[in-house]
Amino acid sequence: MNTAPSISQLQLRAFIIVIAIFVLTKVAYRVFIEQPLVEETLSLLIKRDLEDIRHDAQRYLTHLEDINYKLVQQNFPEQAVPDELFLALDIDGVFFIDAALNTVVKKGFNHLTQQPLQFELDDFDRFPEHKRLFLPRSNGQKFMPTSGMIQTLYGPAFFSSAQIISTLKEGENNGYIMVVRILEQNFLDDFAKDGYAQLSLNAISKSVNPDKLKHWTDIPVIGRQNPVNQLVIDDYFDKPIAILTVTHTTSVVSPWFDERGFIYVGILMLSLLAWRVWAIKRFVTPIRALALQIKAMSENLKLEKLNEDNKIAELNHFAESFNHLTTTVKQQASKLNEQIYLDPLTQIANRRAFNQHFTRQVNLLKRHNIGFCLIMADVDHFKRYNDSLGHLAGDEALVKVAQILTGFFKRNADICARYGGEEFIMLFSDVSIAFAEQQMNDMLASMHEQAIEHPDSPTAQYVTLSLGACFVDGNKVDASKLQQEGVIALADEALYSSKEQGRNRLTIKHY
Ligand SMILES: Nc1nc2c(ncn2[C@@H]2O[C@H](COP(=O)(O)OP(=O)(O)OP(=O)(O)O)[C@@H](O)[C@H]2O)c(=O)[nH]1
Repeated sequence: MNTAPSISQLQLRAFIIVIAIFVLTKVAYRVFIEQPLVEETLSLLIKRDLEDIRHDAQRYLTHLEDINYKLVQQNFPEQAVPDELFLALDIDGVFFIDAALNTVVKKGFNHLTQQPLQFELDDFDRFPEHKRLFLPRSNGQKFMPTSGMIQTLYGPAFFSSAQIISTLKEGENNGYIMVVRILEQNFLDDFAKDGYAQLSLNAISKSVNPDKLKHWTDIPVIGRQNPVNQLVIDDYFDKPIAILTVTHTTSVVSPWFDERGFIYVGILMLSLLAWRVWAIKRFVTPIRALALQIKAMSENLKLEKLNEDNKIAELNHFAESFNHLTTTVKQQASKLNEQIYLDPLTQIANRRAFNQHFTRQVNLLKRHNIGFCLIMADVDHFKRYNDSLGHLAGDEALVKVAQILTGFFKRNADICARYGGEEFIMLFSDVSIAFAEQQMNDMLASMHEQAIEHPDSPTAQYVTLSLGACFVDGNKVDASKLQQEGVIALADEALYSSKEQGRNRLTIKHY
């Protein structure tokens, strides 16, 4: 069975290979060229983003400290704290604690939702360590404010506290003031407004291991799209309280497949389609044409030359070889044809050739009243010849007889054939009986002249023939009733008669 792929299958394979190469090239380009370049750029951008966030946080703490000083300067908290103050300063809580750490004034008010809040940061019985949130930092600088992050009932919050003294720099300690700002999403958005990243805050859970936070460079190269980094937010006591997720929005890696990709693939598809159309026109059509030509030859039983003027060299080689083959086949067929109608021993026409010729002659008679004379010849005492001189000599004698007899038949319309064994059959077309009789006499005379020695013949010292003929007069015979077998039977009868009368003679009968 032929398992070779067709041109369509080859094209499909080529198509798959092209697509695979395209995809591999894209992946290789992304992994080995684009990604390292992008990564280098992004590391710089991420570093800058994180720096900005740190810087903004620091700035905000300073801002809260400023608020503290302002409140101290306004002799806060002698008066009650109005809601407007929260709205005006964008803060959510205020505490005033006296020098003995007793809460004098405390108020929580969500400046966004304008709902009251209940902070417990001053519940020193439950959280004794919270006292440190109010006390000034013990680095020797008395007025250094305390600030940082703290967990509240409402989530992580910025806080800042300061000591209240009569004059700002020295004097009696009148207590402490603290402002609080909750880190709600709005605040984070505000916070990130001037930066290059989006921020989101999530409560820390026990299952989160701060050492295993998501860092963009930890993600496998193929999966990296938006660079994401996570930071742990520690409170003032260095206890992790939240996870800040930083998404670096301005530094997004281009997607794997964008409009450009569609355009490339479109162009690739169109090129493959164009190539297919071209390939069919260039290769498939001429091959099909040759195949059809060969098929037609086979159906019509007629060999023709294939076109040797194709645009493909290989096809021309194929056509040349095929044409060479057809020439050989034609020659062989012609030889075979000759052999079919040739007697192998004598190399004259055989019985089959004679029968065909005879049929044509009878048709001529029927159509045009052209008569003929059919003659049968038989070598006399040939068995004795073989027996006395051997079979090979018999063969040679038959060849000589055939040569003598064919010498009388020069026209295409006439024929001399070996009928079988030592018998010959002949036909003269469109001749008179006198001519035919003369020819037959000449044949017997030629045999005498040639004198093929036959020592054992009772008839003569040489090989003799007995002849019997059937003469068909084209003008007298009823052609429509003529039977070929009848003509041969009459000639055979005439031959028998010649034999009976002593051989080496001729007898003619009329049809
Ligand atoms: N050498 C040779 N002998 C052949 C060939 N074909 C037929 N013969 C021989 O021809 C002989 C014909 O013998 P018969 O039919 O008895 O006729 P005959 O001996 O010629 O006797 P008559 O015809 O009565 O004169 C046979 O012995 C055949 O073997 C052949 O091709 N070569």
